[in-house]
Amino acid sequence: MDSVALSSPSPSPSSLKSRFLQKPSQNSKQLSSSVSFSSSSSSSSSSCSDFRSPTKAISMAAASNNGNSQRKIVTGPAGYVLEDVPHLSDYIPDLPTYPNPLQDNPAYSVVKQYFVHVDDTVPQKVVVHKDSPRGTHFRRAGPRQKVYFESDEVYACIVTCGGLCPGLNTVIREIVYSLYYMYGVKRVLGIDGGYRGFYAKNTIALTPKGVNDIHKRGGTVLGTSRGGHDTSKIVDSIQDRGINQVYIIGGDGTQKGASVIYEEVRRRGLKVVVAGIPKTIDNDIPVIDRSFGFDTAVEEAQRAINAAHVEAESSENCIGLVKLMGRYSGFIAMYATLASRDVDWHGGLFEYIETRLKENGHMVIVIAEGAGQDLLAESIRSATQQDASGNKLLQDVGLWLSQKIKDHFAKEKKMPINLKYIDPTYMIRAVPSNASDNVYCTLLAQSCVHGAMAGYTGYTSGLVNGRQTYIPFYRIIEKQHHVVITDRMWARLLSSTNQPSFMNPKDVIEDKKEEELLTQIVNEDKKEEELPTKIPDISTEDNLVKKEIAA
Ligand SMILES: Nc1ncnc2c1ncn2[C@@H]1O[C@H](COP(=O)(O)OP(=O)(O)O)[C@@H](O)[C@H]1O
Ligand SMILES: O=P(O)(O)OC[C@H]1O[C@](O)(COP(=O)(O)O)[C@@H](O)[C@@H]1O
Ligand SMILES: [Mg+2]
Repeated sequence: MDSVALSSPSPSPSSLKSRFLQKPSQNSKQLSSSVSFSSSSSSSSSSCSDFRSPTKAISMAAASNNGNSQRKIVTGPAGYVLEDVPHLSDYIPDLPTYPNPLQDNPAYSVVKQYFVHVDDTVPQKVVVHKDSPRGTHFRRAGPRQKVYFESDEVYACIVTCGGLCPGLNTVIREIVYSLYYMYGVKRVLGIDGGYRGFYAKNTIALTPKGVNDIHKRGGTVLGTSRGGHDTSKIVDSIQDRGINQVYIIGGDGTQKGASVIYEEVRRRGLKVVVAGIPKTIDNDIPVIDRSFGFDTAVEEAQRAINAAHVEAESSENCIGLVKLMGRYSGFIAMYATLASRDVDWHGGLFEYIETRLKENGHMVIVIAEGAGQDLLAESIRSATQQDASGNKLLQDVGLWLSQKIKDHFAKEKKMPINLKYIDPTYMIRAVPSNASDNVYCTLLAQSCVHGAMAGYTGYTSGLVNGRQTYIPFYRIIEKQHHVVITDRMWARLLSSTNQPSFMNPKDVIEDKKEEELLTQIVNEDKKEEELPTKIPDISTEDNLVKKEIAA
């Protein structure tokens, strides 16, 4: 290892430079992925009142909870619903368009049907019944025939916010590369240290040469932060610098911030694209199949579980306890457990631990960091404390549980046990992304750039059922994705680790009720928004290309 850091001071102007000068770590070899994922798009279904209507219509309704933006809902036959993303031409009339420079690029011009068809959309739900409505769709990502920016007109910027996640540097690199080599854009600015960097920090010009090697390192060369989101100062800075494409990489909090920046940009009538790339090690962002870095995090977490297993097996009556990141969502714990299979418990009964120790002499327990927070009354931190972004600070459930288990067996059972507690928290998110995440980051970044050049805005670029899409911000920020302990994936985990469910029928009913309630709220919300306000055809860009095709 070439460096050990005990604490990370807040980035100074020189720290931005030093992050760029840093050499890739010895450990930054590309790892091949050993975990495969099934798609887990969120379950919210759409409601559509007219399954038979053959004509397309957009209904634009005020978003009820998140900002003032207009939602663009396009409906079609058989219950088809497109939750479209905004476009610059929605609020700036008569914008000129230009042929996509990719059509003259020798690498792309030979690719058959390289440009995405205007009507291509991706379904949110792929499992349907014979008579089901076609359901919600998102606009397919990719290059369009017409772009809304000339290459030398573009001044782009990139910012990373929130906690670290493997792959951040790859996404930064690939945005710079896509802009330079696909679209001939030469001016790309890196914002230092998250949102507040727009108005209180240094910036750095990003070039392909400068970012060439950064994907081999963990972290983000741009630095990151929590808090400091001052919308008007951020948009002032965007406006003053003449930036017209803003690429924002971050998690659920960041996407909320991006959404209000988009609203303000639109309110001011600026020709500025605001585009998000979802970053979350917790995998808590809804709609998308998975977030980049999650695969790497699961792989790293699996190493901790393996270590716990080795420790536990080597001593008598030994318990290996691993706490894994993931706030309230619990996905890393679930997938790492499934991947390693060395875990015997996930949820908590002393009787069960005792039985397993008597049968096997050892066991491994994995606990998600957000679990049991309500039980940790006697804690060092007050339960209401928040970080700078407003996220509730979580108490250390791993330490708490370790103590509880030790106390129980020592005091009540008089049974000597060994307990090895492993908390790999920051290790799993500080590593460089593995091979599979690197590929994913590249596709996400390229899709995001294609969308911005095509004039789309107010969107997050994301994978839905294995396809790259543009998802309106409001869908990304309306709720959090979390492990559902009454779904198939949880059942698979229970059978793979041979553990009891520890759920009583009441929990199942309440969990189901919660899911039903969520679906009901989403459906009611949508019904309200689908009240048609007449706009007869889809976006200006689509019309243009349609005319072109017809000609
Ligand atoms: N509701 C919100 N409105 C505007 N900005 C927000 C909101 N929530 C979070 N942010 C900003 O987004 C950034 C990252 O948020 P945070 O929750 O720390 O991480 P993440 O995006 O990874 O979830 C912070 O700068 C924070 O101030
Ligand atoms: O100590 P920090 O940097 O605030 O980060 C801790 C949190 O960051 C995460 O790794 C990611 O959270 P975000 O999505 O908010 O960035 C959480 O799993 C964890 O609770
Ligand atoms: Mg978050």
